[in-house]
Amino acid sequence: MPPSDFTDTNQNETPSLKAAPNFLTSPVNYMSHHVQSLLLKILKQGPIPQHLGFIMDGNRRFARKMNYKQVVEGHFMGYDKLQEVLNICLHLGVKVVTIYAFSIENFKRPKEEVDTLMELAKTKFIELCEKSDLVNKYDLCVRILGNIALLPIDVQEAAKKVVDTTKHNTGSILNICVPYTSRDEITSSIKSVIKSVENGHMQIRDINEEIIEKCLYTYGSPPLNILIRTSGEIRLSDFLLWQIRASHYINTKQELSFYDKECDLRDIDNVNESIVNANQLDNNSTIKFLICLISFPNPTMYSPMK
Ligand SMILES: CC(C)=CCC/C(C)=C/CC/C(C)=C/COP(=O)(O)OP(=O)(O)O
Repeated sequence: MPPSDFTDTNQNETPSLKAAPNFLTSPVNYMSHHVQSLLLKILKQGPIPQHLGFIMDGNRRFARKMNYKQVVEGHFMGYDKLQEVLNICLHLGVKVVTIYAFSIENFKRPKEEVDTLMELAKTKFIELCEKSDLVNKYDLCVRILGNIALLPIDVQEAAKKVVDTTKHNTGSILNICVPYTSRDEITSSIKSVIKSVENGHMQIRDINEEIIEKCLYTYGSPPLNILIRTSGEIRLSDFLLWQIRASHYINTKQELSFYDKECDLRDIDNVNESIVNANQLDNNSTIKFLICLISFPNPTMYSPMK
């Protein structure tokens, strides 16, 4: 197994290697683990964002491009990649990671895909409760943000279980947004505020941005520093619209454009170029560099569409 600072939850295998043989069979992959370790050491010297948001996109396009039998396989690979990315973020000292796992709009997708995603969510919630290296290693507190009542009952129960099991953990926080949209979050916040007024706990004149923010699902997390979207799309897709006020927005495809030739032929010269750039890191480039880094060994988060 190639040496790496970032072993996945299963110590005995490298899921990314197994999952994407077409991309990761060459000696470049072996090198990539060395390079990744080196880059992480460099990154650790620089400013580390407190709160990162991820819009995980491009899973189905990736599955189609790879000619997988079913598009949902792209989602499975997406989850594997997510674990790797989380490992890297938490290792670097990022305090909160918020991921867009399922939009309320996603319920309009074909039933079979929705059912598979719900089953995946349930399985992963239970895994996070029971045998998660990620939770143990980083004393991770998992929060489920969104309109939980829209989830099937068994998924709601699994969500509640993972929240209850990890709620006293004081390390980092993982916010999993499922099923979520910003408009729904803001609507729910406004309803809570109105309820407080109706109950006589507050006057209309007391309502301000701070009060509305206190009723958002993300309350308690530090300001969002960076929102990252994979796959090349630049839309926000109704994610963290309130919270993004002062954030940087990163589109991984743009940041990784130097990989655009052929994903499976990422040559090491390009990586060297990145290391050189890392010598002149400022806040912003550290962050962009982080994105390049985390997308490096496994293509799922960076779905290589043209
Ligand atoms: C713990 C937990 C809840 C995990 C969630 C698992 C997971 C990988 C969710 C992502 C689902 C999703 C709608 C991705 C977007 O890609 P897309 O389907 O929109 O891809 P496309 O843009 O290529 O169509």
